Amino acid sequence: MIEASQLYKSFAGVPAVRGVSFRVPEGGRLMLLGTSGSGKTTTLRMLNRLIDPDGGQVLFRGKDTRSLRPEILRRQMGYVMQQYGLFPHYTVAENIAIVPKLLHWDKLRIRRRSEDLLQKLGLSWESHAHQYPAQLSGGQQQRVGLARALAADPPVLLMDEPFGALDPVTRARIRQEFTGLDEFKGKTVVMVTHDIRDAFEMGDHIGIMDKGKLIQTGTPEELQQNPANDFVAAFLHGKGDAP
Ligand SMILES: Nc1ncnc2c1ncn2[C@@H]1O[C@H](COP(=O)(O)OP(=O)(O)OP(=O)(O)O)[C@@H](O)[C@H]1O
Repeated sequence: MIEASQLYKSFAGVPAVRGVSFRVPEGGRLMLLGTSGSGKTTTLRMLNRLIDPDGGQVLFRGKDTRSLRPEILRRQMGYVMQQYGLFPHYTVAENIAIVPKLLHWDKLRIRRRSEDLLQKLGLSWESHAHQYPAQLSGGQQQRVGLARALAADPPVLLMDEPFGALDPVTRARIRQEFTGLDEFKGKTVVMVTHDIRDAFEMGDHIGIMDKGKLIQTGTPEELQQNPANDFVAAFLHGKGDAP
């Protein structure tokens, strides 16, 4: 479904991503886990061409993404940003409607879909649809960000620290509710996190990144049982209370 091979990216001559390769099959969920500055977000943004790599390539359904128009690609890949990423001058309803409008859905269909997603994510159309992001709590903004990414039912979700700005209790609750949604099931997911609980609860595979490199990829069990090196072991152990 998504295949990254030998991705490289530098900023002002400083390498951020150094030879990252992975494959995520249809319905697979890869968690990119690592320390701050290890290149996770840069890697994620190369998948939907928010950043173009200096070297290497990304295949989406077997096609080189450079041959696909970025906007076409991004309609296939819902994107949940760090710090919610909502447009501040758009209402909740307008934020959720962005991609459906690009796809020329009619108003009634957009309204039904938005109402349904808001309700599933614990918000209501009546109370929240016409509010602006600044009028919402962090948890509510994050729920809107998740609804927006799911709105047009893209086959792929790219998620960048989707729960990162939340307190631990809210974080666990939203994560649980979100992963339980029918709309989430079956999606191909690549998610960036520094939180080992997110990774273990949401991923079928975990890739550990350090200093721009993908050090090891495997199932949570494989990583725990056979860490490739001390860094992986310390990372998993240090954050420690994974199942
Ligand atoms: N647009 C940019 N311009 C310059 N440097 C950048 C840019 N984006 C990222 N970097 C640098 O590239 C490196 C990797 O950043 P990246 O955001 O990919 O890491 P990360 O693992 O996602 O970190 P975090 O968990 O803190 O978000 C960092 O050193 C960062 O400062």
